[in-house]
Amino acid sequence: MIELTNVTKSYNGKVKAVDNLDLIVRGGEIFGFLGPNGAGKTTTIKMITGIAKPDKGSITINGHDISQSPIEAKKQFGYVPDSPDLFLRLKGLEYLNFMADMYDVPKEARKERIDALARRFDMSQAISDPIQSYSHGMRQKIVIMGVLIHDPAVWILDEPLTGLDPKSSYTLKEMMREHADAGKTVFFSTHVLEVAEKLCDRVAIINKGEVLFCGTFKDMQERFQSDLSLERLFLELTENE
Ligand SMILES: Nc1ncnc2c1ncn2[C@@H]1O[C@H](COP(=O)(O)OP(=O)(O)OP(=O)(O)O)[C@@H](O)[C@H]1O
Repeated sequence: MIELTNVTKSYNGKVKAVDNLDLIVRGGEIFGFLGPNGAGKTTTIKMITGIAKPDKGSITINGHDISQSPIEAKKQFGYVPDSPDLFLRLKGLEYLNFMADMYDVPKEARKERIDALARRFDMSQAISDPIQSYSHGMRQKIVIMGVLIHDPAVWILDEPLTGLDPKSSYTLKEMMREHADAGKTVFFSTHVLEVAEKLCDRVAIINKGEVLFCGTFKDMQERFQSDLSLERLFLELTENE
């Protein structure tokens, strides 16, 4: 579970990127975080993961406060950032072992996990090559594999499907569903509204740092008394601001 209470963040004391945000993401759900460019999604994700500090408010992950107990909070989640260009000089396997070392994954479990993840993402051959030689999609996959290697309870994914081919995208969506169905938490941001409509149990729509709507797609249609698609409702909500 991820809980944000009254979270506010400005840059340079001017732009309010996130304004008094309250959000609860529960175990057992896939939660989509939607909003136009510059809405405040990445800033929110950076605060949840402890990369950026809120000016105000509190954030807990499975009950651990990211400011007060950062190590305990960070053990709870795996984070896929929006850019996969990390550790380019390492080979895929070296990166996976590095991530497994960081999270104290025992030797036996790590081998099994690496084999299973490499098979699922079609990366069994590529993990012997340097990440530098990978395509954007392959870099995205190795970052996802590195994050999943410690089997975190909470997944936080910033635009995770960008650059993935249809098979890998299908695999990741399937894994997100399995993770949520096991009672764990999946929080991800996306611009692809069709994906959100099909995949998410609940969504939040954010614009100019404020949540405009939070709930199921059905709640949204009821609230706006409309049978419009998520895409049309999203455009109406964010354009009327
Ligand atoms: N490091 C920064 N310094 C100054 N302003 C920033 C910084 N990062 C973000 N902002 C501003 O904060 C606001 C929110 O940006 P953020 O990156 O969180 O949006 P986003 O919803 O993730 O956008 P996108 O969908 O385009 O990735 C924007 O007005 C942006 O210009």
